[in-house]
Amino acid sequence: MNAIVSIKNLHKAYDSGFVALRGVDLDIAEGEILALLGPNGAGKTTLISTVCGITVPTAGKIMVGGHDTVTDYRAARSLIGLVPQEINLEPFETVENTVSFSRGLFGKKKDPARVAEVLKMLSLDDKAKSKIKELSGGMKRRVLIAKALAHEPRVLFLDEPTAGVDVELRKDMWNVVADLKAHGVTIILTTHYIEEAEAIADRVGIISKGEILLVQNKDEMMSQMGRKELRVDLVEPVETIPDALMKYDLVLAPNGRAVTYTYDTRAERTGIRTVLNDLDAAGLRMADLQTQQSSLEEIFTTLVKEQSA
Ligand SMILES: Nc1ncnc2c1ncn2[C@@H]1O[C@H](COP(=O)(O)OP(=O)(O)OP(=O)(O)O)[C@@H](O)[C@H]1O
Repeated sequence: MNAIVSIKNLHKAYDSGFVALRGVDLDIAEGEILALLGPNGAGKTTLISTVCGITVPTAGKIMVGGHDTVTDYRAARSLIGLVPQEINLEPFETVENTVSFSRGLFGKKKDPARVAEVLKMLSLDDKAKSKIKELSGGMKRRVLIAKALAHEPRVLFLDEPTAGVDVELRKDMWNVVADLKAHGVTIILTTHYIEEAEAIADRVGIISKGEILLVQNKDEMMSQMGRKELRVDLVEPVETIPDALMKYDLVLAPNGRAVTYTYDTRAERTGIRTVLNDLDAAGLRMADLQTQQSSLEEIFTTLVKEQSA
């Protein structure tokens, strides 16, 4: 992998003694969208803050574009754009100046053409002269992204970009992220909305209690880790599941017209054949069959539960 960010054995203990990261290893490929998924307090923000040099690691090493984030901080940081969770904009400033000012913070020369390009990328070009206070919440979030992109970073960290926003705005933000990827930006976003990771990520990392439990291509994760459901529609409804079928933990539909069998796609034997044979032997005639892949949500819940057990 051509890693633009490489994190090795990262530990973080806060002054309180609380250990927020416990040996995180993570490589982020140039051009990908990686979603870090984890429950509250998992360590997502700590991980981002450490990569961005806001939090000092207790142990471990982080390289960004070949620069060490501790010993070569300025070079590493200049390659990173960070979009924080909270909106912290100057209400009376114009959009254009806000973005231009951020560029200056990184010691970059004024470049109105670059600022205009970033605003266009985020569909803010017609708001360039507007004051921040005149913008909607969704537009302000876009300005935060524009600010983070002003100094031409190669990697963009988005910390919970859609926390507390409505469904429409969330989808809008997903489109923005897809557009940024198309412009060659590497994106790492944290979220605890599983459907967000499912919708936009190339890879998903699951983090819990300061540890990365799994990082994998999203589609592979869903097909390999998942459970599947087999739904059998019955010709005649039944009131209860026959005793002979109890061992399969079948779920009967409320109208008695279908039973559902859940199986592990990773198991050596799925049990499908014997379930179907036994349904037949019990006199349940099948009208139709369908299978359905379980969601990332179920995979996530299972992994986090296994870790706590
Ligand atoms: N400055 C600090 N001092 C002590 N503990 C801290 C500090 N900052 C964070 N923590 C603790 O570290 C743990 C990880 O916090 P972090 O903010 O990284 O989690 P998160 O995964 O981003 O959570 P959320 O989804 O709620 O934003 C939490 O238990 C938190 O209380």
